[in-house]
Amino acid sequence: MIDIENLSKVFGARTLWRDVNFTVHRGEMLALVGPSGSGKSTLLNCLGLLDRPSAGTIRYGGKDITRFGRGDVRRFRRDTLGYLFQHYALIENATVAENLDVVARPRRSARGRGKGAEANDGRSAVADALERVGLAGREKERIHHLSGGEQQRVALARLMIQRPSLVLADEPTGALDEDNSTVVVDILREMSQDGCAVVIATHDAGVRERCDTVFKVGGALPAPSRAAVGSRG
Ligand SMILES: Nc1ncnc2c1ncn2[C@@H]1O[C@H](COP(=O)(O)OP(=O)(O)OP(=O)(O)O)[C@@H](O)[C@H]1O
Repeated sequence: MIDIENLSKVFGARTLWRDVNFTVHRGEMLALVGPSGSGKSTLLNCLGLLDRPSAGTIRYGGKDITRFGRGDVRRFRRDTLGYLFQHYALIENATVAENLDVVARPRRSARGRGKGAEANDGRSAVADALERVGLAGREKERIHHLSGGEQQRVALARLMIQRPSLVLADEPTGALDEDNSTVVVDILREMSQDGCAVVIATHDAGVRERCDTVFKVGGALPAPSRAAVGSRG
């Protein structure tokens, strides 16, 4: 589904990674592993079109997304991509429901339904997602009153409502205890079984073990005298 071909990233004289090649299919979870500073987040950001590779292509559904213009990038982010971050990226002063409505609203209006139907759809999508992440009935609570694990589950509920086909997760369990980490990976696994491709940058051995594929991003190398750094393993 997403094909990374001969991807390289160079910052000045420094080659972060070179000739990175892998494919992530629907239903597959891939772990990006490697030492701190090896460029896992940068690689994720290239996949999410938040950063540009120095060379190579990223194909999604056969199209080279690195060549997308502004409109295509916006649509790709809105319709295809879901991001999950270590520190949740929620609006802390807002309630759980308000955070989820942010993504529920555009989907409803994009379908062009009447106002009443939109409101009902939105409420049930929010309630369904909260139930799936074990937070049923918590709509009115403010984000800053929730634990870290609960906040990450709200972020996961937001992803479920968004229904992306590609999920990019950057250290999603980095701030969580083991039980909450397990819940997060369980939910990502469910999303992959529903047809998502999931890419997770992680230092967490427990997360890596639950992934179908592991791609190792090597350490930073001076350009251009050292060999390619990415390998499956
Ligand atoms: N715009 C930039 N210009 C120069 N260097 C950058 C830029 N963005 C990232 N880097 C460098 O690239 C390296 C890789 O950073 P990145 O955050 O991708 O690594 P990581 O493997 O995700 O690290 P960690 O596991 O610690 O989160 C770092 O040394 C960082 O300083």
